[in-house]
Amino acid sequence: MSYNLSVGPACPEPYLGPSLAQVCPGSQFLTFMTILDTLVRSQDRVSQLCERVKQTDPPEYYYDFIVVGGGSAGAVVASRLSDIPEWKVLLLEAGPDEPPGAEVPSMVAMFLGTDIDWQYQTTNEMNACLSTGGSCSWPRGKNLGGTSVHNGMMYMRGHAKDFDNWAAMGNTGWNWRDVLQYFMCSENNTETKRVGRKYHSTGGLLNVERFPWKPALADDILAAAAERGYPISEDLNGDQFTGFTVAQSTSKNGVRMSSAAAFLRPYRQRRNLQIALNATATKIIVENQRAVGVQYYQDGELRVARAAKEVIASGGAVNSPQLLLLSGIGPKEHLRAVNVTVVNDLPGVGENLHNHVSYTLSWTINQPNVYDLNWAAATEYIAFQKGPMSSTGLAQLTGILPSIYTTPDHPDIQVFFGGYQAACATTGEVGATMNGDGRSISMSPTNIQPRSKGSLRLASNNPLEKPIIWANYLSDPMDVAILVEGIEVALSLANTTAMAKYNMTLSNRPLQACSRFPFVSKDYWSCAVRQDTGPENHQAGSCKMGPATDPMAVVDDQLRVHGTRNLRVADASIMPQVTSSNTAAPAMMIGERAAAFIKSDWGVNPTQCSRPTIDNSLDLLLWGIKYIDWDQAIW
Ligand SMILES: Cc1cc2nc3c(=O)[nH]c(=O)nc-3n(C[C@H](O)[C@H](O)[C@H](O)COP(=O)(O)OP(=O)(O)OC[C@H]3O[C@@H](n4cnc5c(N)ncnc54)[C@H](O)[C@@H]3O)c2cc1C
Repeated sequence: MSYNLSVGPACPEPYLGPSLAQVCPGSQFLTFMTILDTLVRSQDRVSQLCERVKQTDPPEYYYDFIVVGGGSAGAVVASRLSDIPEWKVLLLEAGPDEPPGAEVPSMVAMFLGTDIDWQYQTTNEMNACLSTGGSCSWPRGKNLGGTSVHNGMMYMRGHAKDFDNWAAMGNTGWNWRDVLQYFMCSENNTETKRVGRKYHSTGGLLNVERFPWKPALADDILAAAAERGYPISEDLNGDQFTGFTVAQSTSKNGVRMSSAAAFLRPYRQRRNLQIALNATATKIIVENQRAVGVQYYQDGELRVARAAKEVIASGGAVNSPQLLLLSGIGPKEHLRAVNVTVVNDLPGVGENLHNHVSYTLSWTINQPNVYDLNWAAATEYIAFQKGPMSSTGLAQLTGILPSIYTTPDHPDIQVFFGGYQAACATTGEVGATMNGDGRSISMSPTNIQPRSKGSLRLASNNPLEKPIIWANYLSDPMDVAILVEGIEVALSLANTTAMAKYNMTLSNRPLQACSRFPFVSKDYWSCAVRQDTGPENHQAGSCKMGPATDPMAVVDDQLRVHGTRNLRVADASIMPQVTSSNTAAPAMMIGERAAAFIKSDWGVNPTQCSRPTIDNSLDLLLWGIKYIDWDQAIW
């Protein structure tokens, strides 16, 4: 094992900001976090500065395909289309490449609120987010890799019934059996001995593993769940979807693996894959009901690129409908109201917008309130990519279970956990304390089968203005009832023999706005969830997939936009109903599917689920080493 703490980037790089010092709140973090950021940048196994893609600036004018958005889904689409050497692909990404600090798992979500977050807010919530004026935050990644650069890396696919339901809505080819092969196509699961091969595979571009470290308290929480009668599972993506687990993650040897790292970096040498950063698509150009190019804003000017074959919108559940609307594709009354010329009256664009919704309970426990990040943790991570920085702390735990409002075989509650995150520290001194209070941990029960649906509209025809987002959270009373059940589950976990040694004390204080109800009663929680709503980050549905007979469908089951040729949408927005767990792996699966549909439509055998294309002799050698399964001696 090598021990490399040398300072100084291995490869020349432009500054990839923000730094770790900038993402911790307040100047007291400056010195230690600045040194840490320098060390992270200097360790190529973490920062991967030598493997980064090179951007094309300025892009050319003619391409075969233009993919808008290099996020979870878009990076997959661009990667897979560029498998075909004769196809010239442009990937337009509104943000820059990902900062090295974001590759550190413990820094999860720390870069939200900076320039690489779209920083969306919902508005006009009448039934939720009331303590923040009817508005909740919707962070979204604005960088290559999209939200996969900021997410908790939890590798969850959703329940088989989620996909079977999509198929039952008229989407042929999207049932669980159909989509499973595309999940497996992406996957290089390094734990097939633990999770088996029935639902998992090796040899794909996306590494799936478990973080090398977890806090000891994680095992006590699993014991608490077992005490309450919930199954403890090795794999909630297998035969058993219900239960509690330490989830697998999209990371490699303790380093985050974003969609850009997985799907774009291996092909940085491809000349037919051009990537434009800081390039915001402002309009899809449609001529004679056919998408022919994209107008985009880059380096202070409006530019145009033409697509001889197709345009694929992969901007995510907020930006893809926004881009369609800006292009004149959407409900005609709304488009006219904001002075956008109607090119395709498609009423479903921006409708059916929905998201999981949660409520966070916090406790203090009788453990010292020390910074989890210190010099020992930093040294271990920079040298070996192990220890507290190689994980998300308690956030790697999750549980999925059914409320009384669903059938046991289609659970509607997911519990997320928080605490023990080695993110910010002032001195790096081992044992330095934050304050005299006890350490804090949290549980966030989440309704993963929301019924409430909102919508998205343009605020104006200015493409750089944020759209108006209305989540319409908790408008369906059943969404509140499910959430309250989840809260009771979380409270019951705290009240177990397994957790008794921590002397857990609930930190949530009675809310004035809910004082008419006894604290900790069901009625109280029904009120509290509307006040302190947890907005969650699994937005979906705003360019819904469905047959042409459904007037609110935006794309068909091959992800083609109804009524506009040569235009597809591929990201979380196409989900007719959000999957019932985290959404990054499903978004990547959608990207895989989109590329396969496109290849098939243009007369190419969609070979992406066989082994990746070998670009040169070095790749050939690496391919040979990588795809021998040494454990089982199977190629
Ligand atoms: C804090 C947080 C934690 C999460 N944790 C998890 C987790 O642990 N596991 C999990 O599975 N999911 C998690 N998620 C959710 C998951 O990451 C997202 O659902 C998923 O990444 C969405 O993928 P997407 O392709 O639809 O959009 P994105 O990944 O958001 O990609 C959209 C991309 O398009 C770009 N773009 C948008 N508009 C334009 C434009 N006009 N021009 C050019 N580019 C544009 C954006 O900048 C972005 O790069 C989390 C999300 C957040 C915010």
